[in-house]
Parts: sequence; C-alpha cells; structure tokens
Amino acid sequence: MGTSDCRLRRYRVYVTNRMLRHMKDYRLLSCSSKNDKAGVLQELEKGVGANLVDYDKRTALHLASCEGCTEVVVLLLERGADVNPIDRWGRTPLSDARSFGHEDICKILVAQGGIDPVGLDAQNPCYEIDFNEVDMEKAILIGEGAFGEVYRVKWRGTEVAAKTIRSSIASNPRVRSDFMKELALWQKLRHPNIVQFLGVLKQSDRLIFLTEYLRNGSLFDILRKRGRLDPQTAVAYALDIARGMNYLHRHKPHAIIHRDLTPRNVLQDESGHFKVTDFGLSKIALAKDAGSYKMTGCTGSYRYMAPEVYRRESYGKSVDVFSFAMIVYEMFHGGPSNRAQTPEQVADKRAYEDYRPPLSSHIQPESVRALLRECWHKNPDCRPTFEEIIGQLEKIQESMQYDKTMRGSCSCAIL
Ligand SMILES: Nc1ncnc2c1ncn2[C@@H]1O[C@H](COP(=O)(O)OP(=O)(O)OP(=O)(O)O)[C@@H](O)[C@H]1O
Repeated sequence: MGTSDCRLRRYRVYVTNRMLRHMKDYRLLSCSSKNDKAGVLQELEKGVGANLVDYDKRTALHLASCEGCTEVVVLLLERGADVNPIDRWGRTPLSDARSFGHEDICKILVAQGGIDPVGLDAQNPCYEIDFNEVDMEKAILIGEGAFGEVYRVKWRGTEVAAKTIRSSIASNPRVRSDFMKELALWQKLRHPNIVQFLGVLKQSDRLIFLTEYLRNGSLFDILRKRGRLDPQTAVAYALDIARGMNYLHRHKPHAIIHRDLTPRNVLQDESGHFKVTDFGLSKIALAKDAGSYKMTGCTGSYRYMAPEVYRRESYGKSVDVFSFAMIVYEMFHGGPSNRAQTPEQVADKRAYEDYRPPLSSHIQPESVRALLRECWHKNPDCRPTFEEIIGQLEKIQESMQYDKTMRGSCSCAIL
C-alpha cells in the first residue's frame, strides 16, 4: 500500500473513531440548536453531560442561546449547565444571545449570573473615520487577501492602508458584528511590532478599515525577491515577529492568538522592522455549518498551520509558535520546503506523518536548528513561549555579533 493510501486509511480510522466517540454526545448539541427539547431531555437522561463541549468549546447552552431556543436554555440550566462557559472565541451563551437579539434568553441568563465578556469589549466601539476624509477615487490597489482588496490611500495627508471586506462576508450580520469586535480589540493594541489600526470608515456601504501603511510590503514579497536571508538578518527579523507575537500572547484578560501567522501577515516598515497584522481575523471565515468557524487556509496558510489545527483538535497559543517556526525556516531556506506539493498536502503530511522540513546546512548556527525543532514540536505543550523564544534569539544574536567581532579582530592581527 502506498504512502498516500496509508495516510488516507489512517485518516479515515481517525475520523471514524472520533465520530463514534462523539456521535451520541453530538446529538445533545444538535438537538439543542434545533429547539428539540424532547431530544435534549433524552440525551441528558442517558447521562450525556450538560456541559459537554465540541472542538470549538461550544456547549449546548451556547447553541440554544444562539438559536433562540428558550425552553432548551431553561432545561439545560435546570440540569446543571454552566451559565458562563467560554468558547474558543471568548464568547459565553449571553454573548451569543445578545448578538442575535434574543432578549428573553438574555434575561434568563443574566438572572442566573450570566456575563458577556465580548459585549464589554463591544461597548468600546471602533474609532470612526469620516468617509469624505479619504480619497477612495485615487486609491491604489496594493494587494488582495481572503477578505478583500487592500488599497493605499491618503487620509489627512498621510498614506495609509485601506482594507476592504468583501460584501459576501460583511453582509452577514453575525460576521460583521464579529469583525467589528475584533477591530475594537485591535484598536486598543499598541506595540512597535504590531501594525497600528486607525479606524473604520463611516458612511460607507462597504466595510473598510484603515491601518498604518507599511511601505516595504510583506515578508512573503521580500523572500520572493531576495531568496534566502543571511543568518543575522533572519534572526533580527525573527526577533521582531517574536516580540509582536509575545505582546499578543500576553494580552490581558485573554491572550490574543493570531491563528494565521504567515509571511503575508508580517509587514516591513521603512526602517526595516517587521510588524504583525491581521491577528484574530482568520477565525471570521464562516464554515458551512452555521455557528462554527474554520481556519481560512485558502491563501496558502496551510503551509504554516499547526498539526493540531489541521486535525481540528482543540488548540492554544502554541499554534502561533508552530507557524513562527515555519516562517523562520523560510527566512533561512529562502522560501517554503516541499514546493512541489500543495499547501494542503504539506499540512496533511505534517499532521499525520509528523513530517518536518529538512534542516539543511543553510540553517546555521546549530542553536537556530535546535530552536526550530522545539518550536515545531508535535506536542504543543513542548513548544516554547514567545518570551522564551525572544530570550533564545537574543543569545543567538549576541553570539553572532561576538563571532563577527572576533573574525574582524583576527583579520586585523593578520594584516
Ligand atoms: N498595512 C499594509 N501596508 C502595506 N501593505 C499591506 C498592508 N496590509 C496588507 N498589505 C498588502 O496587501 C496584501 C494583501 O493583504 P491581506 O492582509 O488582505 O491578505 P493576505 O494577508 O495576503 O492574505 P490572507 O487574507 O489570506 O491572510 C498583503 O500581502 C500585503 O502585500
């Protein structure tokens, strides 16, 4: 049997096992979202826990609150459902009930102590910029991503980036509201290695937001033009990215997970420093099954996707560390490994065969190789934090500078 047959078989066994394990449990979740009170009762009587979660950490109470199933909400609460479970996006059932305007359910949840951490953010609306202050007529197209086109425009005499969101995405009220919440969070962030959010254009029929404009473009463009970087440059760039990511991961009260860290989402300013952009937005691409999300993956982010994300398992901050390792690898190598394979094939091999790029002689010094092995470790708990990565990169940078100085002084002595 060929490798791909083996992989397919292993994947099917994995999916079947997973389905068998969860089939009975999923009935509770699906009945809750369909207002099937009798079905929910049956499942609870069979012993399925009221606080069961799916892979997005969504409970039956989340789904019932989202879909306006008041009777099911009451039943679940009576049967011991936690009123404030937090899903993968930091949302509680009250967040969902509010988003969909189910007032009666909001009252029930609040009376039971329900809180809405996302709603608190939403009370801080995005800074709005008057549409007339931006000359969209003279906008210059600079790129296109999964969400829409990006233009260079002038706002109050300054060049900025205007990111437009496709109407197919922005016209969905839930997606639009989620987008606004992500942007409201983004506008509070300030760090030298994070792209600065400026505001949302008001009086526009489209959803457009402005960020600072980074003249040198993305790391993707830079690697395409320059190929492999010299080790000192690669380490300096890696430090910029790690510092931006550490800031996001250490955000309070909840860490911000990027989920789509790729060379396209790392931009360089005129002074040569890198800034991370588009954090958190990847989750907003709606999956077919309403109410849940999927990673975008469509513009090549599969190449940077951590195995646990590809396998649709629950995941945490360390998925960004995995993506970071792939980016660092590309800086030393001059681009992605396995170019002959599609990004999805690469992600599949990594997820099911534990395949990693070969550490060629270009990747020097040895401490960089060691760091890469740690960062793309198959066990997410064994990957270092960005704080630790920064410490290691600073040491590598120091030793590189020391070696350079020593080489310089040696040649002086010879002369
Ligand atoms: N603030 C910015 N300054 C300068 N160029 C930018 C800026 N934001 C985006 N770009 C350019 O526009 C391109 C498209 O950006 P966008 O963020 O929409 O998509 P992407 O990151 O390439 O892909 P995806 O949406 O799948 O993550 C980028 O690759 C980059 O070249």
